[in-house]
Amino acid sequence: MIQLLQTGILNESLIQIEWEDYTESVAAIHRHLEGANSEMTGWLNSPIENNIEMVKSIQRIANEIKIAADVLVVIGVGGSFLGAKAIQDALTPYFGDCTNGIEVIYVGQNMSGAYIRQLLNSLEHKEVYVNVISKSGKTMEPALAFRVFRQYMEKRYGDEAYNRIIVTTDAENGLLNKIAKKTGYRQFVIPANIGGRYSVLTPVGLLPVAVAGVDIEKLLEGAKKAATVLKNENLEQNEAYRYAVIRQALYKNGYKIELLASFEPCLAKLHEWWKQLFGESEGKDKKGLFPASVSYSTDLHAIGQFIQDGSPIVFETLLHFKEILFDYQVPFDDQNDDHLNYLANQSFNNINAISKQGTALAHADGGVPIIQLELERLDAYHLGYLIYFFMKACAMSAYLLQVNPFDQPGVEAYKKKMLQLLQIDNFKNEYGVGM
Ligand SMILES: O=P(O)(O)OC[C@H]1O[C@](O)(CO)[C@@H](O)[C@@H]1O
Repeated sequence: MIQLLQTGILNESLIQIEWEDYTESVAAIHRHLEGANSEMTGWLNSPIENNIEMVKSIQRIANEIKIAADVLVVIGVGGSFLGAKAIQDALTPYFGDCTNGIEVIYVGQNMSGAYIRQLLNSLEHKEVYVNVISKSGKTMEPALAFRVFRQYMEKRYGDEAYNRIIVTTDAENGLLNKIAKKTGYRQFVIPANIGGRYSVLTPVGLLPVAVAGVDIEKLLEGAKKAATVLKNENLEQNEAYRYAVIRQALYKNGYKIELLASFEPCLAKLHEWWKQLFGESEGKDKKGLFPASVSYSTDLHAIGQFIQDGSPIVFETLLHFKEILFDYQVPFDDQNDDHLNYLANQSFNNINAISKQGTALAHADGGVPIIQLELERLDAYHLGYLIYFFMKACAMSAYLLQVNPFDQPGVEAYKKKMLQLLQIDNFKNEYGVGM
């Protein structure tokens, strides 16, 4: 389970959080979120609902892919990409093959011709399956990538291609749904009441990570635990709501940037998922914290100077997992000409944890408000818990800011301009502005 170290921020003297001022609004928002009329909140209870059939069919297809293919190419962007990649990176080895899974590669998150070209080249001697993921079915980046990969699969596998392409999309709407129905591709459903950035614990995230070798039952078990524990309107007892309130209090006190910082490089993509979650949910009506991230200790030697000593607009959320599966000990060296024998036989993970404490103390001294989130272990269970924790905190935080956590009107502006430049007005009129 997550532990929000300290009740508020590490350096409490920096701001006074008036918890009682938030008690009622938090409870009211909680009741709205959990109420029957709340929209786009299918993710709230889905971990509790135990959708055993869905999990089994994901595992069945994942096993088929692991046997028949060397690589799964996943096509998707934003919420249809970041969560899966975040979980995969966090829970599979840095180097070498994962014993329980196969290679999972992502495409359709950019429009780089070089990326597509090189990816196709790399597939030459590998057996391939494709999982195309798009809720709307009309986002330009994945739609273009799917056009390429559909043709590639048909050319390479002929009639068998239709069996090697799995579609994850809305059950009723969208072009991708239409194509899947027409062609007979096997299909997983993204529930209509779950938006992209809240969809990682649906087939959107679960199929790719199951193929990569992640234990999705454990992931969902962690999320279920969070869904149960965090179903509490009492601000004193709900860590997700406490985190949301601290963020809002800091925002009101002029801290406009939240830096999520962690100490394992494999968590870098989790930062990206978190940025979309909070950025798309809160950045509206000229309001909202700007979500940014750093990977320590790497970034302490780069942007660390600014954090310690630059404009006082940043607060830091330190994310720490106490136990990491693998570790290594600093070797003793007879020569000791590098003068490091004082660290001999110490574990790297322990030194890393001490660097986290040092960072917290130094940045706190520098006047940077510090929130600390701590979890027992970096594994599927705790990651599932953390993901749910962030989604629940995000919904609460956005409502405290009085914006809708579940829409993203601003994203459409870029799409409209691009369409004008690409001069595809006819298409736009026919299918809407999503493309
Ligand atoms: O799954 P889709 O519909 O392709 O959307 C992908 C992403 O694109 C966005 O709509 C932003 O363009 C995100 O909100 C969403 O997660």
